[in-house]
Order: sequence, then structure tokens, then C-alpha cells
Amino acid sequence: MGSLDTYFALVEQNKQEFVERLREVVAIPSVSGDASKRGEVIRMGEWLQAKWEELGATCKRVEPGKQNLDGEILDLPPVILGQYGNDPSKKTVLVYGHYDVQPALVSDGWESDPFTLVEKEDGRLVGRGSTDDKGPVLGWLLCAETHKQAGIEFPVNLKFCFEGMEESGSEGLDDIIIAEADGWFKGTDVVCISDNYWLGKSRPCLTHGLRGVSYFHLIVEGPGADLHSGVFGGTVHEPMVDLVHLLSRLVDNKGRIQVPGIYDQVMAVTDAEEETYESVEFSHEALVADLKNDVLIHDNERDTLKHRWRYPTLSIHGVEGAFHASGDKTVIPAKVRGKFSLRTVPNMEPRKVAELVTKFLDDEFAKLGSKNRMQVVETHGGRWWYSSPDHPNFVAGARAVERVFGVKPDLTREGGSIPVTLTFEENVKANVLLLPMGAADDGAHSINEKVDKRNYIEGIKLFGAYLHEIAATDLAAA
Ligand SMILES: NCC(=O)N[C@@H](Cc1c[nH]cn1)C(=O)O
Ligand SMILES: [Zn+2]
Ligand SMILES: [Zn+2]
Repeated sequence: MGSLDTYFALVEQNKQEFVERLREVVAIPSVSGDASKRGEVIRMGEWLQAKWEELGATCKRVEPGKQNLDGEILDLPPVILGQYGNDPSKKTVLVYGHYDVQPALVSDGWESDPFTLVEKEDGRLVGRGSTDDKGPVLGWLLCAETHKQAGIEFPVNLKFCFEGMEESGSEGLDDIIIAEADGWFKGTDVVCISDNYWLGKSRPCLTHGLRGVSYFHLIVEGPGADLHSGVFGGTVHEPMVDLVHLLSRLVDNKGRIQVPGIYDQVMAVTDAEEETYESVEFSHEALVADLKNDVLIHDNERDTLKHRWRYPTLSIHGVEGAFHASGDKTVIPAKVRGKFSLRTVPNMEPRKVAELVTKFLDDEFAKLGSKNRMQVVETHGGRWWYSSPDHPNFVAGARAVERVFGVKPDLTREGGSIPVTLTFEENVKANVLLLPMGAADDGAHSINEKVDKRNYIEGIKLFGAYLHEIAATDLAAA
């Protein structure tokens, strides 16, 4: 039996133990966006470092500094850098993941406590972070542990970079990557990130593109304090009325962005690209089932995918300062802050996007003739990423998928953003492969987040198979 088969057999044998390990990490509520949970985020980073060190890895804990979260000054969670193996005759693979999670409350609609992993009869492992991104981050550790347990030589040198702020803008991480590009990350041959999802539920994929994000706040303020609508309605310019008007001008209800010039920067669809949509496994039927209702704009799968992968979109997220509680408060809010973001694609320039959006809103606001004050602020952003799926890193990933699942992977792009991907590619100067573990219906960021036990266990096998394939691949053929 080959060493990889021995590895697969041991992963199978350890299945239930691996579920228990996931239970242990899900139980640490490492919510980076919640100041009261900062200690838990740090504890999660320390847990990871300790486990890797027990296994024999060398780790470095890097402190990204401080953060001002709603007026509270907090320590940013550590970035855990690691090196497992240092054999000059082996290739070096750098893996990235995040150990923080999105907020989760039972009152959001969870069927059970989000931080207590529940194994369902249908194979779902339900818990916050199970798929995003604790399952994959733990998967790399279990892959290394299982090799050791089986007495199989680890096929590569593994470097890792695990952060605790991904769900809150990866504050401080870019600077660390740039500073360590010729330090800790020196000698990296390829990078692998497991932090996205299959296109459907049955066929694995390799991902070679991400959209960027440009996030804006649109602030409208007028009177010095909230007002009584019976006394002042109809006699003052209401900030909320101005804001609602401006937000409504940004995008139409077919998803078409109304900001002039936005589509000018978008790369045209080529014949070669058209062909790539033919073979992917994606159906509206499954998508509608996940959505629970048919709210789709487009009437065919290809257009839906194009609008997820390769066209820009604009979403309106919320309004701070508006009355939102139950009951009927007759208030005129004095200051409101609308939040929206654009997902950006090749070849959109973030600076140009901000310029176009700001000019459009300035012009629209001027048309209102309002005496309120309006301001547009870009609060955070990340650039799009696109890479060729022909690189040997992807060839190794595809071979690993075939070995574990017996099928060729879909080649996908992702509608979401992982800005750090481009930071690694540009600074570490190595090809990046996105190798997801979870399925399309995992519900990352949503209620009842899950990873299917099959994806989790086969994903751990996939990570091992990928590392063995990398060891056997001629990367110089790039
Ligand atoms: N798993 C990737 C992911 O969900 N990324 C976030 C990144 C982000 C951007 N702005 C705030 N977070 C995404 O929304 O795409
Ligand atoms: Zn994630
Ligand atoms: Zn996430």
C-alpha cells in the first residue's frame, strides 16, 4: 500500500476523533468583531500555536498591534507563523487560514448553540466556524498529525500563517506579510488557501479568481439632535429622506449599477471564457433550494455565474442611526450613515471606483437642493485577484482531487473577497491555489453554519494528497 493510501486509511479510522477535535475549536467563541470576545480570539490563536508546537513545528507569534473598536483600545489577535519541516531537498508550501469567526447568537435563528458543535444524522456538523474557517485550519494540523501517527514522511516543508482578524478586515496582516516576505516566508514555492466553497454540493473545485471589495459609508447629517416628526416633519430637510434617495440611485432592482463609468473598466468576456461556463456543475434548482425562495434575477445559470464571478455588483448593507427597533417611534433622525459596497472585477481600479462613486453621489446630492451635509467615506477595500489555472500548483491540486474524489474539479472564480491572496502572490512571489473544503450550502456567515462530515474528512485527505502531489510535481514547468 502506498504512503498516501496508508494516510487515507488512518484518516478514515480517526474520523470520529476528528469530529471531536472540531468540537473543541468551535467551542472557543473567537468572534473578532466583538470586543468582549477578544480574549477568546487570542486564546484560539494560542491553542493553534500550542498544538503545532507539540507536533514539532517552530512558531513565531507576531503581534499586529492595537485596534480601536467602538472606542475601546484592544490588542489585535496574534498572527501565528509556523514552519513544519525544513529539508532543503523538499518543496515548501505556505498555507494561510483564519481562526476568527463571524458573530453568532441563538436569537439570530440558530437551531442550537452556535458554539456547541452538533453532529446531525444527515452528516452536517453544525457550528460557527465549522466551515469558515476552523474546519480547514484544523484540517492542516490533522493532516500533519496523521502523517506522524502513521509514520509517513511529511512530503513537503510546510509554512503557515494563521490570523485572527479575517472577518474584521485582516487589520495589520498586509504589513506582516510584506515584512516577512524575505524573512519567514522566504523559500516558499507555492501558496494554498482553503477559505472558500465548492460551487455545488457534490463536485470539488479549484478556485483561480476572487472579486475585490470597495466599502463605503454615506453620511447625511442636518439638525443638531433627533427631532419630533409631528413638529418638524415637512419643515426641515430630513437626513433619512436624503439618504434613502441617494441609496436608491446607486443600483437598480436588476442589479445594474447606476454609477456612470463603472462598467467602462470591466474586462470584456472572451470566447475562451464563455467556454469555461459549459462544464461547471451549477444549477439554479439547487441554488433556489439553498436560497429557500426563488429570488434570482437572471433566468439562466451562465448569467448568474457571470454576475457572481466577473461583473461588478453593488449591495446596500444597512443604515446606522436610523430608527430600527420594534414599535412606532415618530422620530426624525439627525444623522444617518448608509453602508454599501461594490464587488470589483478585472480591470477595475479601486481609486477610480472611489472617484466615480463619490462624484456620482455629490452630483445626486446637489440635485436635491438639501441644506443637510453629505459625505462619502471609503472605509475599507481589497483588490480583485485572477490567476491562470494552468500553473503546476493547480495541476497538483487537480490530481489530488481526482485521487480523493475520483472526479476532475470544477475550475471556479469566487464572488467574495480574500484580499490577502494578492498580498501573498505579489510579495511572497509564489503561485496561489484556492482549495476549498466546504460545499456551496454551508451557510458561512449565516445561521446554522455547517460543514458536511464528508467534506471535512475527505478535505483532510485532500490536503494530504495535494502536498504529496506538490512533492511529485515539477514546479519549474510553470
Ligand atoms: N471567506 C471569505 C470572505 O467571506 N471574505 C469576506 C471579506 C470581507 C470583505 N469585507 C469584509 N470582509 C467577504 O465579504 O468577501
Ligand atoms: Zn473565511
Ligand atoms: Zn468569513
